[in-house]
Amino acid sequence: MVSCLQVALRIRPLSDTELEEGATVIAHKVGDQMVVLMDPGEDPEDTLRTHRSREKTFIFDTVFDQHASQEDVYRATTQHLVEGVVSGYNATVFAYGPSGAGKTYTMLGMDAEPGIYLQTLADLFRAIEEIRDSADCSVSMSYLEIYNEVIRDLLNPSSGFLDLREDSRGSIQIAGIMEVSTSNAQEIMQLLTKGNRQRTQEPTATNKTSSRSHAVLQVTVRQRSRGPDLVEEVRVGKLFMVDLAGSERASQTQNRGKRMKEGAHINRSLLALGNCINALSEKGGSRAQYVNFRDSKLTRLLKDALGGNSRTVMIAHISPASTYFEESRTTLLYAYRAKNIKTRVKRNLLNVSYRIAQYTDVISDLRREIEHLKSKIEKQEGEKRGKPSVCEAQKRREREREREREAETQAEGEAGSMQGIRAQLIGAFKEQLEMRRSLVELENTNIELHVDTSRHLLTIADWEREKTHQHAHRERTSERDEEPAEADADGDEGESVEPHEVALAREEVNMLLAEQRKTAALKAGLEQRLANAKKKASQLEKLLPTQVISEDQREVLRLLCRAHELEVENTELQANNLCRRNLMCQKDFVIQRYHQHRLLCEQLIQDQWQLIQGEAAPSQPQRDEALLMVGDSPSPQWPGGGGDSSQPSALPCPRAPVPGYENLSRCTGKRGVAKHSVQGVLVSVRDPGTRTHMACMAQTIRGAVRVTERPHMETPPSRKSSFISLDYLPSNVHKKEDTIFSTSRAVTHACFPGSAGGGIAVPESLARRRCLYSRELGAGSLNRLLLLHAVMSSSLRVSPVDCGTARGPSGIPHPALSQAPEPAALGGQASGRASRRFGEALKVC
Ligand SMILES: Nc1ncnc2c1ncn2[C@@H]1O[C@H](COP(=O)(O)OP(=O)(O)OP(=O)(O)O)[C@@H](O)[C@H]1O
Repeated sequence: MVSCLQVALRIRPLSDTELEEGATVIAHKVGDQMVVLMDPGEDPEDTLRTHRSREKTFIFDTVFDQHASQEDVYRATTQHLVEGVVSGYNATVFAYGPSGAGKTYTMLGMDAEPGIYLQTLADLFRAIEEIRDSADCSVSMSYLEIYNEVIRDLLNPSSGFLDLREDSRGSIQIAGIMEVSTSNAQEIMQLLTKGNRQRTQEPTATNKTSSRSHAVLQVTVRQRSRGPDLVEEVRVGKLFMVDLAGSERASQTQNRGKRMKEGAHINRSLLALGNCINALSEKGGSRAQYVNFRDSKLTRLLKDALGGNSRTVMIAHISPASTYFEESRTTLLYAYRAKNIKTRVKRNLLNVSYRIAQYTDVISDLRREIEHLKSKIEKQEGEKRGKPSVCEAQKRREREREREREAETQAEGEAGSMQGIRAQLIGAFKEQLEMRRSLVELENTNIELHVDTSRHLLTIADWEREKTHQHAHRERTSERDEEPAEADADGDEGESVEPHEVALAREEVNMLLAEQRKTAALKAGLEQRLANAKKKASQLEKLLPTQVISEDQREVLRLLCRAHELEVENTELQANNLCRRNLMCQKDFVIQRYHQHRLLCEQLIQDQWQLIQGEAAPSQPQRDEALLMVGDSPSPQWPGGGGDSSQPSALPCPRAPVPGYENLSRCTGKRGVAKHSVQGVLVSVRDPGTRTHMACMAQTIRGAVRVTERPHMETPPSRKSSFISLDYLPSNVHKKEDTIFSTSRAVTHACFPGSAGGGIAVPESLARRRCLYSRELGAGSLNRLLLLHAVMSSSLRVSPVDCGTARGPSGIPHPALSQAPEPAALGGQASGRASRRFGEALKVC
């Protein structure tokens, strides 16, 4: 079931201090859901309020003002969660706001006015009482604080710092926390008040008893149904109630020293919480974001509450005072953002009969194993003895009894050492188990570090793409406006400044890489220790058979070993499971990254086109259209074309349709006629099926191609001598390679006319590759694209050489190419820029 995060706002009454300071009320509740925050800096004379620029209106699910009682707040925000928790759903309520805004008051309250904690628990016990006949329920609770990124048990402060762990089902557990089972709300209130006294509280500039930590009260309800059949259902509902530390920014307080450090930690966790809220609120939008819960203990603990399986309520708190304007504004924005979060809630149901069946399987496996071992031992002993006679049997029994007596006396002496070995063995297994767990944690961290790195690389890739886009746009604009290109070419004038977040992302990537190296080193060390521990355990195991004195003890030890082995296997399975889940998450990222790269590459290809052509590249349909139009008349749309006779052109075209040339336009539409009739090139296209011929003009590349005599060619007799016909060979004709070569080179050359007096000589091989790869673009073949970029960039770089040494089919230097201006003069700067960009793109990739 998809559920939205419910966001309520509570405005507390003005405090005495605020009144003394002469603060005015600037936060007003309007109706049940709206709050208006006035700007205290506004001109009081401006009665018409024409400058209301900073007055803000926010809508929430519920808004409470100073008149709302504790019960009102509880009823509207939390009461509806109780039933769900009893039925096995998770729920979370958290109080958010700056220091002194009333969070603890709402959550814990006073003896006379108990807050949400107590009211919720009282309702929970009531609900459980109602279903007592049909189900067995138990309630347990724990209360902890997160202070400076360290977890402490508030009900058992002597337990030291606690660790967060993820269980096999992916839910977060706090190792070693004290769980109190009780069904008495009053008792709970006493525990909480006592626990709250253990909470780190200090006076700050804004609150005399400011809580400097995040306090989390976790209540777990386990319900076992008593159905008519033997299949038992266990529902486990968890309720988190969180009183967050003050959300004010360190810069907004006058806190220094220790308070500053605390502030940094609080800010870190609240920032992480804010990041999660941002990412989650954008989820399902146009771009699904990665949500990093690992940034702080708080977000790890609230992972389910925010992003997963929980109904969640956020109660934002503000002061109505004018002196709190900035804090209130940021709190309202934060809370407003959280409204978009959606969570998927599912019931936590365990089918006990299934679990029992699983355990039974394991137990019978173990029993089978024991039987097998026993029979093996008996068999071996039987074989050793052979078949004894009655007398021998008598003697043997006596010997055995004697041996047993000896063994017993020996046993007493050896019992100590035996116990020692056993203890060592158990210790070795435990050690192994711990190490395996740590390895799993490390692997988990490692994968998440990779995911984080991917996230930052995405930010960088985004920016690179944006930059490429901006470059292309600038070049187009400058070429259109015929501005001198120096500014762009030699410097990075106009180069977009890298945004702060991209610089941060680069820093983060470096940090994360260092962290990855550190984790890898730790892992290697741990693996080494694990190998040593395994060796030690196997040596101890070898010692055992010589030391054991009775079969029973041997069995017990074997069983113990087997149980530990099974536990180890179980841990390995959990680890694999965890890795698989993390990999799935990472794969999502990789896909996103490839998508980004593909966009970047496409952008680069387009950019290359524009650089090569010297103008905005027409899209494929436009290009085809342009090619077809060539047959009609020289098109002014085609760059370098003869629209304006005063413009020097590498490939001059007829200014007006040549008599007889009009026919070509009709030909172009016919079946089997190729679209290579580019402007300025006289191409004769012979379609083997129709024997239709088509021609267009190519004066400047005369000599570059073979002139073929076509007596039946429909070319105007008067201009015949200046026309060259090029055979276009359909794909099924493989001979006449000379003709293909010259045709394609000429066509290629003509296809890419430069903007000033000549074309960039694009090697035909490049043109062919480009066609090949652009066909594959649709398939998103990234590797090929990268290869293409490398090819294109290197081709552009070598083009001057190519140009000078380009030879026609006869080995004679290609006149058109050798006459064409040096690409360095035409497109050198452009290709230089292109190469730079390829460099950048490849760096990113
Ligand atoms: N709705 C309210 N009605 C009456 N008094 C309130 C209300 N909200 C808060 N107060 C009072 O305001 C003061 C500060 O409240 P509280 O300690 O709950 O703030 P907080 O947000 O938890 O601060 P911090 O983050 O510093 O712990 C307390 O004296 C409290 O009694």
